Amino acid sequence: MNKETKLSTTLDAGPVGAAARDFAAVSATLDAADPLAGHRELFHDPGTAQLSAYLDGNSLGRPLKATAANLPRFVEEAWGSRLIRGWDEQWMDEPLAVGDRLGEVALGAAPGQAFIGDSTSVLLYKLIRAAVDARPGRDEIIVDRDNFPTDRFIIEGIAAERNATIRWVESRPAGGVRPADLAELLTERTAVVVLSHVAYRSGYLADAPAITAQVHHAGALMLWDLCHSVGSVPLELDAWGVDLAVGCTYKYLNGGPGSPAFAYVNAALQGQLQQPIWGWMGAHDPFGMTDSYRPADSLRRFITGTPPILAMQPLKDMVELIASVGMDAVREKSIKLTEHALNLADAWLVPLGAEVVSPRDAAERGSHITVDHPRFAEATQLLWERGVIPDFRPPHGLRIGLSPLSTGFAELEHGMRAIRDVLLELS
Ligand SMILES: Cc1ncc(COP(=O)(O)O)c(C=O)c1O
Ligand SMILES: Nc1c(O)cccc1C(=O)C[C@H](N)C(=O)O
Repeated sequence: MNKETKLSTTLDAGPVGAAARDFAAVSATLDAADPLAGHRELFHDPGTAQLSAYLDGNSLGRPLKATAANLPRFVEEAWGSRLIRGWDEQWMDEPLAVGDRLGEVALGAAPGQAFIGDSTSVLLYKLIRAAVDARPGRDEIIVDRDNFPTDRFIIEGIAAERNATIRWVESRPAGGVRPADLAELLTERTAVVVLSHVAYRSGYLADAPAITAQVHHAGALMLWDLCHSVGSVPLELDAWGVDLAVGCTYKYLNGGPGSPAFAYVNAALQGQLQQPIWGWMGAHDPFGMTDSYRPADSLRRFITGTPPILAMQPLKDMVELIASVGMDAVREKSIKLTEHALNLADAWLVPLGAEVVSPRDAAERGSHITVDHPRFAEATQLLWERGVIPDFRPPHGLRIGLSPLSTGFAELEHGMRAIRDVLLELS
């Protein structure tokens, strides 16, 4: 009997085997009761030989079948037939029109405040620099040490450029930033606070309305990174009084690798902010070929060069799918998926020495959970070879991302069982 067979025989006979049978029934019940289960069929399926559990929709979402059909159509019709006329007919307005639709469906934003732009990193640069410059006399930027590297690096660069000081929110064991963490750091010197709404590592969901109000009370501006929340957690940017936000579209908006990010600039602020990368497409009269730069009066001033029209097509399909379902239903399923993942982790991974480092309270959790174990770097490689795809974040974190419209409960269970089996093989 080889090592693997011996392990599964032992597991099937023992208490873990009984739990596995119970979980199979639970997963089947959850799938049967899931009102969104049918939507999984709408995504391209590469077959089980390639993929048996996709647990990384929070890094790169799966393509919709509609996108596989619509992209070639775009090449033939919009691009291939209309050619340069496309700019006048549609594309000049496309970044703003798609932003408006995204705002309505997923951001809680009235028209004229969201647009599709550059990468997340570049949009963070533009908006954080603009925010620092809009608060003269205030020379501090607050960000947390657990924020995604690009957010921290962009802020380091801006601080060096503008002679500003970074005030760091220190890490908590379970991640995330609470209002109490900001109380001492916010002063009359704070220009802007930059936080992720859902933390990329722990999945902690911050209290955006409370923190935004707290930051405003100190006279500073608030920028939320929405990369891990847009399309998985309902957002109400207008109602929360958010100043600025940036988010990527390749995770829960299924825009494809490197699809452009979006930004939100509250209407009340637009006239006061000047972004630092001056290009012709953000100018007052792009086709006037003027001598010098004057920013557009509207949101368009935050655009720099030719908008990535081709790359923003796929996300439109996902925004429409979300519109047909509603963000509340998406969130409801997301919570059920993360709860199932936590139960499976407690039953199968914690007894093997793993530790759950994501919030237990659904109200404080986004759409992924993270489990730590010293062998997870090696385990990830083996899992990927078997078509089970979570991702690994150093030093020891296995992230289990649950994209509500494309992930099923039995699929999740299959993936968690594979994680357990690989850990057992490695031990
Ligand atoms: C919170 C957060 N911010 C930013 C990024 C990425 O920025 P960019 O799209 O520029 O690579 C990611 C993921 O890649 C992220 O998780
Ligand atoms: N943006 C990514 C990429 O270009 C390559 C691989 C992964 C990514 C990611 O999205 C990483 C992700 N934002 C994270 O939370 O770790």
